[in-house]
Amino acid sequence: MASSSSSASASSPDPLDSPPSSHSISVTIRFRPLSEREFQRGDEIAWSPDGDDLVLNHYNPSTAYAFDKVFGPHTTSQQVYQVAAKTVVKAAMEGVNGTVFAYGVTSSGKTHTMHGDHNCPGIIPLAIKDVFSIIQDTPGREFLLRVSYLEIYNEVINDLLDPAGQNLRVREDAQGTYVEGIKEEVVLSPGHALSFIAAGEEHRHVGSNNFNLLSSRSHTIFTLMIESSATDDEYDGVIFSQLNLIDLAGSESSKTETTGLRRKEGSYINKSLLTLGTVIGKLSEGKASHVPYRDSKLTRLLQSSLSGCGHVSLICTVTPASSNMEETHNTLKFASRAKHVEIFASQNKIIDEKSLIKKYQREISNLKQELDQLRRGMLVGVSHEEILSLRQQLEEGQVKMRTRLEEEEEAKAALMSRIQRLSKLILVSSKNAIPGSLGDLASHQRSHSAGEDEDFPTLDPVNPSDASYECKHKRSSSKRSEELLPNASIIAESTQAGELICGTKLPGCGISASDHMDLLVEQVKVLADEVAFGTSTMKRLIEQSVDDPECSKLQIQNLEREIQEKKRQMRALEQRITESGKASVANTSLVEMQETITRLMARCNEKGFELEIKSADNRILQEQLQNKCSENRELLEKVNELQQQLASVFSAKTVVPRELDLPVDYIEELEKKVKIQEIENKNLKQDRAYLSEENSALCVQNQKLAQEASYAKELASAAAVELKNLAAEVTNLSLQNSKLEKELQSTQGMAYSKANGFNRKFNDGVRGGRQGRLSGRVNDITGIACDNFDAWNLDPDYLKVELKTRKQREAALEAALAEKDFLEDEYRRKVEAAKKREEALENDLANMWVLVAKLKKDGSGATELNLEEKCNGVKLNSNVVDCKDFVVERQISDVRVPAEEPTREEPLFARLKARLQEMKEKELKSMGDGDGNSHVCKVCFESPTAAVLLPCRHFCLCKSCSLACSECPICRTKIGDRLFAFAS
Ligand SMILES: Nc1ncnc2c1ncn2[C@@H]1O[C@H](COP(=O)(O)OP(=O)(O)OP(=O)(O)O)[C@@H](O)[C@H]1O
Repeated sequence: MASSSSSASASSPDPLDSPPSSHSISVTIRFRPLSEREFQRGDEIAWSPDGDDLVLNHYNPSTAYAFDKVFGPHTTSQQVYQVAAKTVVKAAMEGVNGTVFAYGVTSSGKTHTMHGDHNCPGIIPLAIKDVFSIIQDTPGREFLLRVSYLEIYNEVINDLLDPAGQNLRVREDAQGTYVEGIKEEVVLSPGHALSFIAAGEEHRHVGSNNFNLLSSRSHTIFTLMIESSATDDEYDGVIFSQLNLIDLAGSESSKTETTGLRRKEGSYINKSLLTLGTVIGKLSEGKASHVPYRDSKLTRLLQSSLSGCGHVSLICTVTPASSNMEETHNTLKFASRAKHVEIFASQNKIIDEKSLIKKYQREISNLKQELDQLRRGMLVGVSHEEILSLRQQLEEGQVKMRTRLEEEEEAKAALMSRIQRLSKLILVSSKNAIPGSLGDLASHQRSHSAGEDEDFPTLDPVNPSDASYECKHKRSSSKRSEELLPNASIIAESTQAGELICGTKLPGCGISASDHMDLLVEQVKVLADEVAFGTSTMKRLIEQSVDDPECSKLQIQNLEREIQEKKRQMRALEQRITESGKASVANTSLVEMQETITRLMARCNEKGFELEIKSADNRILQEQLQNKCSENRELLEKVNELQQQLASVFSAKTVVPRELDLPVDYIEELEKKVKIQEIENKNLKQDRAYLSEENSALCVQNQKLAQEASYAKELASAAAVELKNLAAEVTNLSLQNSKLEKELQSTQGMAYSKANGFNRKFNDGVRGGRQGRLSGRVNDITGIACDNFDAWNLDPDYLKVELKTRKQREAALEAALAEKDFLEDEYRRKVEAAKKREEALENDLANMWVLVAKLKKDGSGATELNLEEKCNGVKLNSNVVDCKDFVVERQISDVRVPAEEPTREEPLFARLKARLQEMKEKELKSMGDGDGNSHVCKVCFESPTAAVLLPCRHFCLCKSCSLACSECPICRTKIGDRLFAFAS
């Protein structure tokens, strides 16, 4: 069976008491046969049912899906209805909301399943028929049915029952979502409901695509609103439920060839179905996550059904064709997901004030009371006094009385028709009707329900009046004609005139002869009006007879009979008027009599004239009808003829190719052309393959170039850093050098002055002989030779020793000087070498920029290096942290481009790459943990996209950690705010 849920609810004897039960959506699959198109294309069977509930893939037998039921290509819609929809409909009649919808790709058979055709009615007509059968089989309850029909076209909601209802809005209240301003029509019979669907289908958007000539371009939702309450005294409240019958538009794949408007429609359809898939997917997960109902109008309107209470039956339509294998697979996957959605079924109840059925019932009883009062007032107590006063007033003028009578008649007729209209809206089982009358009544109804499907059950509207069975009978019979012809009810109501004829009291029963005469005249008037109306209705029926000649003919005949009857009654009344006139002659004065006769004659003439006109009209209408009928016959003959022609043309077409006797040359030429075309096709295919290979090679090359460009970029940054360091080293060296030079100069100066001082002293000493001792101390800066001038005694030994020591000191100083010179030379060499290295690096850098620019120009666009920017000479990666102090002073314009051969770019690039690699390795080594994870940030242990070069020259932090750390995690050097960066 369809689903456990469905059977559960079906078996539940009294849903009123059953608590909401959780169950999954009923999911069934319906295969359609291979279409003519698929057959001719040589499609094979890719998917097929396997047993009752499995779908199997023929190409891959391990791929199979299980569902509640799988229908083969030869299953009828009636069988599908029995399994997939009947229980939902039954539950809806018991107050549980229900939704049945067909899902599938375009041309898979959704509309065939939901609507069907005359020979094979689909789920919607079958459900409607079932609803009325259920009402018939439920004697203890009365029902009020309303329908609405809408479409969602390009995400716009249109009312299919009301062309003015376009672009309607979805609203939400405590009971769920609803469409604001949608037209709801009360329905009285299956034919009545189907007539609304037929009218709605006229407005639905349909178009053709390469799969389906009549493809639905919109989702349609046909909703049946069911109100019911018990008819017996034990009133248990009103139950309200909704039955949604949905025909979705089909999803379209890339194979569906559409352009312009069709494509736009297709994209809206696909989008909403995708949202439906997402919603189903979310619901099937069973988690309390956000479900995007609001993403499309379809899911928004289905929100109550999918998320709340009620039965849901999903019928997925699929094609077995191999050309649609993937689309069918997608549908099966969707269906499989939907199977996991859990829903709850509980019965709805509404409070009395909101119930339309109760409102109608209250109104009927009020009107009944009013009518009773009016009747009593008209015919008994009040009327007697009024008639007396009228009699007095008659002398002043009969017009007033007639007007009053007319008003009262009108009021009564209006009340009667209103009661009838309202009663007709409430349906009860005809099994409630008076025993013995049912058969007659039903047969009578059937015989009068022109155009009605004989299979559909017929129901009694509630009979509000206490009128006789005949009255009831007449109203019932008129009801049917009203279903198709709303105005026809008025004709049926004309039987009220008949009632008046029966109910009119004769003179001598308290009413005067003239009153009686007036009443008779009024009745003639009413009958004349009815005849006029009948004639106009007949006119319209004749117009309609073009579409449905058989059915209209029957109605016209009935109507003609009724008109004749009315005329007969009119004649009878006129006869009675004449007789009454004669009878009253004795009692009236001659003048009065003459007046009355004149008046009556005038009226008779009027009526006669009217009658003549009507019968002339009638004759014309009959002629027109005959003309239309003969036209219709001719058209039918023409259609048959055309069909025959078409069949013969079609059969001829299939024979022609074999019988074609084309010239041999022509055939050869054609064959040649075909061969050439084939060769061309082959060549084109080869070219295409070659081009695609080339394309992929180019892509690879492009990728490589992009990688190289990024390497080059890295290299540029590394070289810039290196350059900076070298520059700093050179500056240090030059500083040291200048310091040393200064030191040397001062040492040399000192040694020179010392030597001069010593010579001077020595000469003075010799000149002074032994004359005295040098008492004063020479305050010399060196202090070497001025320790004690006592040593300058003219002791030759002392002098010799002194001289020797001085010489030794001098030699030591000279050695030191030589050493300084040597050191100086060494530093100079180093400076030279550094300068050379710097130069070489500059050259490398310049070449590299050229190379980078060239790479960018060549093509990939992958590098983000922008030479135009020239910001600080080097474009820094955006991941670089705090690089405000990192200034590479060289501008691109300053870069000297060495006039190297272009062929040298390759080795140069290789060299640079090698150096970059070397540097990276060096850096990794310098991190020193040796665990092979040195590129991982030492703080967060995640691979950084850009490592940060710290002042200590360690790459060990990622961007975010470098901002948070104050020291290098490897060597503990303070980071400060001078960070260098290097894109890893
Ligand atoms: N089960 C079936 N048996 C026989 N014919 C079928 C069946 N299902 C579909 N077809 C035929 O296939 C054709 C396409 O069906 P239908 O129009 O119902 O498809 P659809 O899914 O509603 O397409 P779209 O989404 O484009 O409106 C129709 O001619 C219909 O008669």
